[in-house]
Amino acid sequence: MATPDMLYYLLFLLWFITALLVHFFIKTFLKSRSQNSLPPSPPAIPVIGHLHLIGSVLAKSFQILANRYGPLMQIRLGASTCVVASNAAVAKEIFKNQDLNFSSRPEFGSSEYFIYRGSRFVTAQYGDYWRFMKKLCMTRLLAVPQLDKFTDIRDEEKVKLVESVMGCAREGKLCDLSSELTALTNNTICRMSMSTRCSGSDNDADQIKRLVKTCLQLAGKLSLGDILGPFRIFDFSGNGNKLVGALKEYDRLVERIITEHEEKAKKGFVERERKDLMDILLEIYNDPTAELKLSKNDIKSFLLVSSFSFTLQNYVDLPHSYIYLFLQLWELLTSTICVQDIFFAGTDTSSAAMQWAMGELINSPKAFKKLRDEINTVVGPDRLVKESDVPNLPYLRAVMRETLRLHPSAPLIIRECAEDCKINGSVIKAKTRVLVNVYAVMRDPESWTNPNEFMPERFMESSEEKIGEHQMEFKGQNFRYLPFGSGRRGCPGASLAMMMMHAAVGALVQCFDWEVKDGKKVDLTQGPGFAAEMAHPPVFEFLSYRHPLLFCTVRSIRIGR
Ligand code: HEM
Repeated sequence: MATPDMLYYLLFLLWFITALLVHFFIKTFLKSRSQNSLPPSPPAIPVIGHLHLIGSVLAKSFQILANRYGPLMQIRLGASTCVVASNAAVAKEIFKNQDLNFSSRPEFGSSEYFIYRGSRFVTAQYGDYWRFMKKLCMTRLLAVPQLDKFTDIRDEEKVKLVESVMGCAREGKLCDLSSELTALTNNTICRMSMSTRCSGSDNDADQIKRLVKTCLQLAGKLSLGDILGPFRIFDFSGNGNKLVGALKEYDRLVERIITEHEEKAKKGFVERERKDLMDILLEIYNDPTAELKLSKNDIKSFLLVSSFSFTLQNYVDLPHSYIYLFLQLWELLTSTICVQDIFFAGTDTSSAAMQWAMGELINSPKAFKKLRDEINTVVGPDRLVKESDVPNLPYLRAVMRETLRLHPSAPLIIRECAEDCKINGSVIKAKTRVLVNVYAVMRDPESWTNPNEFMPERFMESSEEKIGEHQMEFKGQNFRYLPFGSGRRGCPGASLAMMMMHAAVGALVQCFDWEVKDGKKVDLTQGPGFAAEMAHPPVFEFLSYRHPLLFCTVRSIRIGR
């Protein structure tokens, strides 16, 4: 027979078990409720997450998944997750309504080898340093009055581009348009920032360019090590040390260029009207009343960022294989290397856009002829198109806008959420990485008629679509058109990029006839990864050569390298 004591213990046990079960059920219920409010996500496979659903072009793969899972979805690779936004309404929520909350970019884990740690503008957290640098960009370094002082540099580099293409004709050499356009943007930005060219002479900038490329290749190889997790600290391959070595060499070189600039300034040789970006940055470095004390590392890092841009293809020495794609996706989700600094800014962005513009124009003879006719009418046959002609060339402007819509140079814009918030009915947790897929936004059939077709006319005032270029300026306030991002972190180099691109594409259309062998088309397949490069940039040969300056016929003989 049970004693009162036993009964008491039995009752206590019963109460304890019931309390445990109730606690467990409430927790599970609450967890499932909060899980339910996370953004929808495709079914994942253990360990790899969603890797099996991703094709070679990341932005396109995310676009296809978004068609199924909605404009805000969660993607996972291993233990890392990110949220992908894919339409104008969600982009507006991130870039405008909750701009402050999304004004940082993720921190970069394996940057222990980056000697300018803490001096990176493009990836800086939203705060005093970033605000100061951004203000500097917008009011001085990349402001239109400063850019206007260097119109002659951009003009000279455009003439050199035309001469170089013409040189290929004279010497019967093949013309690799992609290299020509990269040289144009590298040289232009290098001269504007440090008064030195990157190619065509054996000066420092050529060496800097080589060093930056080496650094990026080593950083790419290091990301392989990141997959080893904590074991990467052993740096088995020695790439970490090699990277530090290359960065130190870059540092010595730029230090010398800085010293030369300082000596010139001391002797009073710097013309007031001809200060390059380095002169301006040094002036602020020496200014005791400046809002924020700039360090020399800030200057070196900023110039590294804005002078050179290499996409992943350039720095990772790996074939376009699944491993390569895996690495890219890994980097995207874990941000293990400092590629975003360089990826977003600088030169390759503009040169890629010009290549796409030429590819689209060559494949669309009607658009090409319309642009040539416009230039002939406004500029005439005796001189090259120049920047001051651009306000009178609406079709040229429409061509570049349409090119950036179809082929944004930065198709996935990376931000980070500062505090828990709600978007599109879903909870986004603090520190979540958010990718705005502007490739998908700018090809959304809800926003654009025939979204995959190259139709520059849609940007003309007379267009039936009634878009009008005035509604599509580059401040990112029209959330279906975001080639330069939007909000506080929007691209500060948009004006410079447009100045370079309009004049160069205009000159290439004005001076040369381009055609593809056997009446074929330029292959407009997009390259793998999250870069926006062509998979097979065309190389051209010359058919005929008539005029010393204007009019050559150029034909693509090789589609791809
Ligand atoms: C076709 C050419 C270009 C395109 C399509 C482009 C696009 C972009 C995009 C999408 C972003 C991210 C914006 C965001 O988060 O909302 C960005 C950021 C940036 N771009 Fe550009 N860009 C181009 C050219 C340039 C040039 C020529 C420079 C300067 C020399 C430049 C400097 C920067 C910098 C410094 C940032 C980082 C801004 C920040 O984090 O606050 N870009 N760019």
